[in-house]
Amino acid sequence: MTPTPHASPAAVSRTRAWLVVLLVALSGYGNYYCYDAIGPVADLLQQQRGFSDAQIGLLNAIYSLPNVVLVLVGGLLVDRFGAAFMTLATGLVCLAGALFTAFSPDFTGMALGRLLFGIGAETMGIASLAAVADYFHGPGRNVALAMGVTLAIGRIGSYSADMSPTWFATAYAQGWQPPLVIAAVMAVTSCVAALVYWGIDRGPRRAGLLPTSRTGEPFVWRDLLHFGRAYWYLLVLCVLWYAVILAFRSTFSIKYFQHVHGLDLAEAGEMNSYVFLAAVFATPAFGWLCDRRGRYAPFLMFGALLLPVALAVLALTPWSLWIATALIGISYSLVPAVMWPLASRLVAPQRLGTAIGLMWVVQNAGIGGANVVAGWLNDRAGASATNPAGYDAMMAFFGAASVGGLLCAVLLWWTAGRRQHELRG
Ligand SMILES: NCCCC[C@H](N)C(=O)NCC(=O)O
Repeated sequence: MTPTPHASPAAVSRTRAWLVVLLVALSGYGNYYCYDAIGPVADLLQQQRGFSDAQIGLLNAIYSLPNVVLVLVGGLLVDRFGAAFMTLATGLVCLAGALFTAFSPDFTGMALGRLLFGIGAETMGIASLAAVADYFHGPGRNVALAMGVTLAIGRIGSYSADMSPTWFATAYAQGWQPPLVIAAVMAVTSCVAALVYWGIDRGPRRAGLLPTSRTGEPFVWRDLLHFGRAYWYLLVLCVLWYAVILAFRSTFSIKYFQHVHGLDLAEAGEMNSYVFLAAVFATPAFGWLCDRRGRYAPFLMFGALLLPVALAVLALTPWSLWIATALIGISYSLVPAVMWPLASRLVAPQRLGTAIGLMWVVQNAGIGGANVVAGWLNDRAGASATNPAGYDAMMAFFGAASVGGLLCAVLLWWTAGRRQHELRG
């Protein structure tokens, strides 16, 4: 994703650049809201439509499964057609998916809606990063802060979805459908923000101040051989950590809090939401801290450690849910804040696109797989409010995967993350 040589975003005013960040982040808000809209209605879908846990898991798994291939295609399309056009195009695909999900009469239609939504949403994620890079590349443009802010506003979308049972109690009282219609309205907001961004991007782009096309390194399989061992540890950590955090926090945790810890829907959603709320502030703050200290791997290791500890606290102790929520909140803020800057330090700049594309491909396979496996384990054990022990197998599965992630973080630190390595550049 190399900009054309004459492009100079420094000539674009900071106000316009931050306006673009705000608009791209607003698109991300709707995107993350829709992604997280299934968890709060999971129990209602079971009660009112008779969905099994495997079906609930599939509604989120099917978001990830096409992206095992398509996220690479999406990256190429962003390079070919530009970030602004692709943010708008993928926003419309997401909206179509959200409408299908909300209005389909049966499970198959809903699943198709989630499939469509996933196809748009992950490519929108790449377009957002590319948009920020367009306006903030170059010295003194605070690209990391701008990306942190974009991610943080996306987290507010996740927080809002979890808070929706409290904020939109009347909609929830009417059943599973009105909350999903609200999610579709959020997708409309995404499209409006994307449209405004596309409009204000045209001036500077036509004036040659921004990349008109990206020369983009083609995906060459041979490139993968050049990635060092540390990159592969980071990739496996990315897969395992995101698989656990997203399959648990975005699909099953609300139901788990209801059935195992006796919370009602609003309380469970609220408890889950604090993880996302913490991340809104802590993700940019942790990124700033790591940059300032020039250390990444030790922070990553600490973030990866907190996830299995939190799951053990949840599954094995009668301690307050606040403790596990705080631990997951720190992990959810720290790991993404460090992972992406660290990736950029582990691979050559001209291979970063390939490196992150590959991470997202395998990550999507992991997230999809984890949703399917967790749902299957719950169904097999008959997990429910009357059989809370039925969730034990799911928690053991998530615990084992998160310990695997921690192991990779330790190996990463051992391979390339100690002070003498990290202080090099
Ligand atoms: N919208 C939830 C899924 C995001 C997956 C995406 N590939 C990713 O890793 N985004 C970065 C993040 O931390 O959200």
